[in-house]
Amino acid sequence: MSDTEQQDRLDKEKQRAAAQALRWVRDGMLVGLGSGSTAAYFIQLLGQTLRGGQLQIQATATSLATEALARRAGIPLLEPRRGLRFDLTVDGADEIGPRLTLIKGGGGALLREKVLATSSDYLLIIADSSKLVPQLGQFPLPLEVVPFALPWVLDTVALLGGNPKLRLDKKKAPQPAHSDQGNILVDCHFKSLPDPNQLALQLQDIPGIVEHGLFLGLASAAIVAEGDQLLLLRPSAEPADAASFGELPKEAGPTSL
Ligand SMILES: O=C[C@H](O)[C@H](O)[C@H](O)COP(=O)(O)O
Repeated sequence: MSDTEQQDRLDKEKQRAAAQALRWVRDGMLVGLGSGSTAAYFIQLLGQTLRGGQLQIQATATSLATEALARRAGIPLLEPRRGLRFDLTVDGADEIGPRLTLIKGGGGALLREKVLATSSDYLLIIADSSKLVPQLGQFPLPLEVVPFALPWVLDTVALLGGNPKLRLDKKKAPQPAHSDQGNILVDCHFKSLPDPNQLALQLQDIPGIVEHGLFLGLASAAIVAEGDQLLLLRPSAEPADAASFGELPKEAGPTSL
């Protein structure tokens, strides 16, 4: 299979996972909108559904790019405010490991994504089949770092074996890439992460790291498209056929606000 054919196949899988996620959205929900190409398919489909008048929701975006996309799609947006909780957040992932441990932040949106993930009653991950891995760590782990602290963060992460590299701005290379908050993005090449919980604790202890891309114990479920098959993954269950799991489980129903 050529690279283009492979890319087309993965794009179709992203679209199928995104379309399935639409079935989780209920009228009146407050929805967190993830970032990245898979979340973008979901946002476009959600916009179409809202325009069709089938349901009404309000949403908050996890990045400036997602905010712009949501506006174009006609999705009503809420600014952050105290007391705001989301019934559902739908987001992509860079790696999905055992028990729905995740690496996120390949697009640099890890901080806002984690804020919404932890402010949501239900985090639904949507992904193509390339994201499923037996162990996290092949994908470089993103960090968002306060610019002043950068040299010391790089030294400390190198001691942990992270082989940290500054992410470069795609449009202004060799300038470093900045997050939506104006912080620096660093990618850590651990290669494998046998104990993500331990690493998360170590990273949280380093002054200047605003956030890391390990999402542990946050995802409620993941829809992964693999060819024609849709898998529904839960933190403690074997993969199941997602076609029969379109309903939002009762235990994760909408919050009364
Ligand atoms: O910062 C970006 C996010 O964590 C994305 O959800 C992640 O990179 C997956 O993106 P994509 O759906 O484009 O593979």
